[in-house]
Amino acid sequence: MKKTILLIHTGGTISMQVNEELGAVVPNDINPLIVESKKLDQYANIVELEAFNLPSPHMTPFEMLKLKNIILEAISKQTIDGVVITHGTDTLEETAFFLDLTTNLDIPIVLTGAMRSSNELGADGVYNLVEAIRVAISDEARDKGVLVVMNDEIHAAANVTKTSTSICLFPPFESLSVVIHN
Ligand SMILES: NC(=O)C[C@H](N)C(=O)O
Repeated sequence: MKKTILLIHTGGTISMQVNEELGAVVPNDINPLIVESKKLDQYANIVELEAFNLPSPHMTPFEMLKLKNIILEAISKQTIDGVVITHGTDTLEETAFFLDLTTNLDIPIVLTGAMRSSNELGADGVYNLVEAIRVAISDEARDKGVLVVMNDEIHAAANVTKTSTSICLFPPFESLSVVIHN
């Protein structure tokens, strides 16, 4: 039976597009991830909501607490087998660590992001999102605390830090595991 995943968007490059006129990566009226999320139906029943559309340096403890409350409220109302949160990478580790410390759930909570926005060559957002969903539906991801999934790697929130603005690698800590492709 298909699992049900709560998918929460918060903003960041993964939810943005390059605006040629401005020469900048900016949010649009419609989050490009929401347009793409039909692709996720093959993996899970998706309950999708947009909590914010913020560049992640604008995430404060206020938004983090709100995110936690959104998760707790959703799981009190319906069966949710896992949670995936899309987030800007600059402060993804802070939100992941906050949720790790303040939620005590056995279902997977997985954060993901992107280094290239949705209309850039080599955009990695949808790829990372699919991987995050695949991890969130996995029984092996239960009871592991909050996880960060990007670039085929699965990291524990407690041990992850962004060390590069170009490719977003998460050394020096080894990843917990990797996502395998069939
Ligand atoms: N790759 C990213 O998402 C970086 C972006 N500045 C953010 O954190 O919102």
